[in-house]
Amino acid sequence: MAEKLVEVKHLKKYFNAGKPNMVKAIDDVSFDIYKGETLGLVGESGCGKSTTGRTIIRLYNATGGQVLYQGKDVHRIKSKKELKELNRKMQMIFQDPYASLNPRMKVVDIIAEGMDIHGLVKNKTERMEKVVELLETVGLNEEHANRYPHEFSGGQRQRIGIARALAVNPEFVIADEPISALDVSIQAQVVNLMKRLQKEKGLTYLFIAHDLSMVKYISDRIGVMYFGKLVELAPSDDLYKHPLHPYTKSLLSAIPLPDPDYERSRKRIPYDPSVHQYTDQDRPEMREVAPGHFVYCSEREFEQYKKEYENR
Ligand SMILES: Nc1ncnc2c1ncn2[C@@H]1O[C@H](COP(=O)(O)OP(=O)(O)OP(=O)(O)O)[C@@H](O)[C@H]1O
Repeated sequence: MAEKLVEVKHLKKYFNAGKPNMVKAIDDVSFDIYKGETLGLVGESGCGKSTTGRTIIRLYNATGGQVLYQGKDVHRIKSKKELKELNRKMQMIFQDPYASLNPRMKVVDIIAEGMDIHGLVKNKTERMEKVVELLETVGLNEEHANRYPHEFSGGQRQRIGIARALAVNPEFVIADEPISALDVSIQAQVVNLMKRLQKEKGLTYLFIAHDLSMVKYISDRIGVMYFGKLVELAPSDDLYKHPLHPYTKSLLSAIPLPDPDYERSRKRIPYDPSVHQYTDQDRPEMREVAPGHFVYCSEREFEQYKKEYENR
């Protein structure tokens, strides 16, 4: 069994807790991320994906539950030194590389900022050497070091964002919709770059996306979120071939297909959340329908899903 790098246990994040406008952005979510894998996290806008990423990395405090990183409770670390080290090990890549890169800083300084903070370079020469190496790793070159973010295309800017994350030798990278703002032709390039870097550097990814079209190329397993809940979690292939939760089926039916004729004739399956109004007796929870394939369901639904899976 692969080693667990991240364990998310009954995590809750409520915004405006106790107020009338309270939002349960994460409502009792549990999952593990194994060392070296890519876990995809999908769901429509507002379902709590970004909040999950940000709470794992402690950009947000949790309302309840735990996040363990290599067995350590992330939200209970008190020592500044330990926290700084954790901030090095866990890096984030953002959706909009333009908004996340300081427009007044040169690329060299953007990339080297983390190395400076963590004391990873001895002098200016080594700093520049490392930056150039990183630029080359992500498919850019030395000439780009002294330019500003606005001089780059969206895809190039995302490469800079990736170089910045890699600069501090992280173990775990949370990529929050890293390709959503890019042209489709560029999306595949960035995904391929991320896959190559994962192999070379033994990285573990949490890859957040709002639809299921691109995540399948990078994810080993995929979790589907709906309104603050994780509703299905399965190996990618199994999720695409045999989705069980009605919301997952609906999301899959929304992926655009390359064949225009087929695309026109295909119907989007609507999702009706009212069929999942549970009472306490239903004891809804993540239940393992097939090895590694979990669905959020009641005991009664569990039996139905098992039958559906057996007859697949
Ligand atoms: N800082 C905040 N204060 C109050 N509510 C928030 C805050 N951040 C997020 N929310 C709310 O929490 C819920 C989940 O938001 P979140 O951004 O995690 O969803 P998401 O699935 O990542 O969506 P998107 O793809 O649009 O970023 C939404 O209802 C959102 O309005």
